[in-house]
Amino acid sequence: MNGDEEAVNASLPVRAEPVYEAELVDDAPPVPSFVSGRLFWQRSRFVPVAFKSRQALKQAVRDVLVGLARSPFTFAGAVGRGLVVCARAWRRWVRVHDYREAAEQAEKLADKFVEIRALTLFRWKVSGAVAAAAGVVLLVADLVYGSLALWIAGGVGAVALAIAGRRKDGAPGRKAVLAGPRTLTWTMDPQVLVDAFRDAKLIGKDESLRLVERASRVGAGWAITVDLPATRKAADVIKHRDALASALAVDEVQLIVERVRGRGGHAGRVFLWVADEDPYSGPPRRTPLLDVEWWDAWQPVPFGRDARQRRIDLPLVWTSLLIGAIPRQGKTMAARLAAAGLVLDPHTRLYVFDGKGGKDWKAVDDVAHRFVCGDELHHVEQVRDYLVELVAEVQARYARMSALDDEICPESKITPAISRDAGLNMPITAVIIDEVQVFLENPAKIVVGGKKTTLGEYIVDLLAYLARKGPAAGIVVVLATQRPDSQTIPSRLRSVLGSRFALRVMDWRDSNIVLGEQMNTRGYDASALLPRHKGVGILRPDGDTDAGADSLAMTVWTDYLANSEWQEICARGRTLRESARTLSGHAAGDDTARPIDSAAVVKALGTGEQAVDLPEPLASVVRYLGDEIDEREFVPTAELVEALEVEATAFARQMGELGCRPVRHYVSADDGEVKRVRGYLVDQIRAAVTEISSETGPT
Ligand SMILES: Nc1ncnc2c1ncn2[C@@H]1O[C@H](COP(=O)(O)OP(=O)(O)OP(=O)(O)O)[C@@H](O)[C@H]1O
Repeated sequence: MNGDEEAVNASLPVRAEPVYEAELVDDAPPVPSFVSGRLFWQRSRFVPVAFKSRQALKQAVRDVLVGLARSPFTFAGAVGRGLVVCARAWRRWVRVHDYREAAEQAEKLADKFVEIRALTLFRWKVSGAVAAAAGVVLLVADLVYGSLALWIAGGVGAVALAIAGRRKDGAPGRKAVLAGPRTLTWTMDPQVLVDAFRDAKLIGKDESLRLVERASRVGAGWAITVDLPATRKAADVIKHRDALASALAVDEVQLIVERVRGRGGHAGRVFLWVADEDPYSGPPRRTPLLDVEWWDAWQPVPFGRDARQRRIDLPLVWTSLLIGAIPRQGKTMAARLAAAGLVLDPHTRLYVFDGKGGKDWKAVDDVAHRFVCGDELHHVEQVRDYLVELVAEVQARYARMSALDDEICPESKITPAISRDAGLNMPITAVIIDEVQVFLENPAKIVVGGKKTTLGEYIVDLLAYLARKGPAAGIVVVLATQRPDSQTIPSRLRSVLGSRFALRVMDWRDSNIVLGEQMNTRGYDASALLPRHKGVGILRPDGDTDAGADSLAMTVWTDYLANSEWQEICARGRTLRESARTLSGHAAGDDTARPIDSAAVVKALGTGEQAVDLPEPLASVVRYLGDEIDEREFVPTAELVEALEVEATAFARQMGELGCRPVRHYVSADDGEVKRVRGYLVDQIRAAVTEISSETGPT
């Protein structure tokens, strides 16, 4: 994934050693005296931060000038507030508010009524007398000294009111610690950051941070790199990003926390970037694909930008992509961006299936080898037939690749040269399915290889095969769904989809379904994205690709591709295919599926291992555990009760009846503390599943 070079360079950490406690890292050798004088000046606690660098001074002068220009308005506002404050205070006083309230609380208001009334009358009289006296004094002063006296009195009164109405600490809320360029607080002392980390409980009271890189402007925000104390992990800062955002008094969308990896990085080094404002507001950006004649599908496809405006490209070959979101968040847009790169490569073959049946994908009609648009039974059957065709194609490709000599095909994997060789007929082939749940949930009963199943289940098996075995043979699977739940996208399909992109979803469970188990506890929860952030999602690139090597996940705002632009790209894709003579299938007017050896396909899928109908709540537990059923040793009861939303006692009884008895087990909590909690041994859950399966057999 290629970032914007300039931004990347600006964010690279500087040398790390030696590092001094709570000071800027500076590993320069002994310096001449005039330089060390400057260093002393910069480090001295007695010199205001604004005088420590030219940049700071310039900013401070700019802030003072802005403050002066605004002062008449600030003063008028303060006088207005002062008037309100004084009027309220006088009203409370004249009505004997405090006494009245105390009497009310003691339920003695009736007893004290006469007394309160007398006091109120007295205070009204005092008020009247003071007002009259003030009036007389002003009149006399006017007569003796002229209107100047009135001006002076008015001025003093206004200043007094402005003081009463000034904004007091805390009234406008906490101020951002690393704030935008117009405030003076940006010239912060490193101690402010240390305090924020302490407040967020990311470091202890006696621990400190080491600043590897001084705070500097990067894009529209402030960047800083810090080293945590040796006992702390950068991953925990990412996990508790919202606590740090609160301590820094900024919205969490404005705070980007990344680990610094590779050379110059380590598990305790954190890069922070605080945006001046919501980085996902403003007009969307058009995709650079509109400016290119064609695209090489082997290159990562331009997908969007991160908060720091760095380009994020998405590798598609040798991986697959799952996109999940609630409706209207930009799923189709994301899928179309991925597709656009492939459309613009004339040596790519496209299978496009749209379960929504609208206009979104209509334009691809002109380039797709197979195209199905709709959610009727015959559409679903067509999708099944084309997927069966592809599974057979994958098998045939493996057979053909093993027959190729080592020079052309060194490791039973497709190469750019193989994919573009018309004679070998193994182009990169993308299966793009929007609203995939329409096909995966189809309940029509069918028999495959002598076993009863549903059309939806069969399509799951076909897609799981393609996502598992297809990438090395040049198959790219892109699935988009508005129902990212474990029933719709079963774990056997999910677990083989390499890259994930989650736009806003309903809750953390759905987010984990798209991004992977436990991703919310690692600080990546797509349910926390804002509804107004259309096209913004969390991208978890395939760990096997370059893009996934450095970061686990990142927030990306996808590029924008209007319908007319999408049509333009598809039209260009057709022209490119016509000149390369690669137009085929549907786009060339041929929709007939190739004859397939369905027995070989069934064998490849291994449909003999069909799932059995497990009784509840075991079925839900197995669904919840997903692939973790093979990885985890123990699952706490509390976790299951919360995730499955069941009643604890009934759940324990039903699990007991199915042969799963709770035990006490040691687990380490998020804060590292080891606790003994009740729960189930996953071994026992697996044993119960095996036993029930052997009793009932596949359905
Ligand atoms: N990157 C983006 N920047 C700005 N707006 C976007 C972006 N992506 C999508 N949108 C807007 O979000 C809205 C929904 O987009 P889209 O149709 O792709 O969503 P969807 O999730 O596929 O919706 P549905 O579930 O109805 O199919 C559209 O109005 C689109 O203009």
